[in-house]
Amino acid sequence: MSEKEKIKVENLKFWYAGAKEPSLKGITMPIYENKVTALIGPSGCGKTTLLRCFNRMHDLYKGNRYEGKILLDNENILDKDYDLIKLRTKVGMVFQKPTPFPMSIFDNVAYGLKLRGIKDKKVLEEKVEKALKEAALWDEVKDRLNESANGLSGGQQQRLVIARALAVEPEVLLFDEPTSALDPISTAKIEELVVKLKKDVTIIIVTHNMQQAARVSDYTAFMYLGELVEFDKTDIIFTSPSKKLTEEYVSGKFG
Ligand SMILES: Nc1ncnc2c1ncn2[C@@H]1O[C@H](COP(=O)(O)OP(=O)(O)OP(=O)(O)O)[C@@H](O)[C@H]1O
Repeated sequence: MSEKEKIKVENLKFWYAGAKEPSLKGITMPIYENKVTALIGPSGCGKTTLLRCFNRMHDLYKGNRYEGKILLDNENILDKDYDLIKLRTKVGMVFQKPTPFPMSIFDNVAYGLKLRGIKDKKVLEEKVEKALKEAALWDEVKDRLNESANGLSGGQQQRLVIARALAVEPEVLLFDEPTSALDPISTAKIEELVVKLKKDVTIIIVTHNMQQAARVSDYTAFMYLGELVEFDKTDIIFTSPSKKLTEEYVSGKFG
């Protein structure tokens, strides 16, 4: 495979605070640059746990513990010295339920920019417009930027959250089941967006929906009980996987 590895996961283990058994039991896999990688597997297999390692979200809770390495641009983000502000700038995240802040559409997108010290009104306006365009929301909101984000539909709110993440120009975007709370039309728009965004960012997406994984991803990692069973190009995982367990899962024999 000739793609560039944006991230290398090396023998990653992860324990939730107080747990004897690790929830991730030694994961090794690449994440290729400007590709979409889907994490699939039955409930409880560790998809979300793995996704949250990529921005060290687990650090928010005391006692959680990692072992192994996650190399992002060849630097181990699990190193105690790795700058978390730098990490959160490079790696953005979009959650299952849209999480707009209780403020205007404009301010939602400008939020991270202001936090990073950008004050110039014109610069903010330009960057907000660019992010909303990238998130395919601009045309729907350009005349109501000062209205509350709570007035948007669920699908629009999810695209707003994506615009907010894009505004600070991340290199990696993590999506945790981004369409599970959305109707089919909004889902299709988000899927289209994910595919389009990979030209600028590297994307990792957790999904329960296997058709979605097949539609949007270039690579798929199938996980089971905290282990990575198989990682390959998505069409191989779905048509001719090398492990029987993968074949059984993607053909719906268990789940
Ligand atoms: N906050 C937590 N504290 C302790 N254990 C947890 C916590 N969150 C998840 N786990 C455990 O870690 C394992 C992996 O869970 P995780 O949520 O990552 O799975 P998942 O594949 O994302 O599942 P789902 O598809 O249901 O969201 C499970 O055994 C789960 O019980």
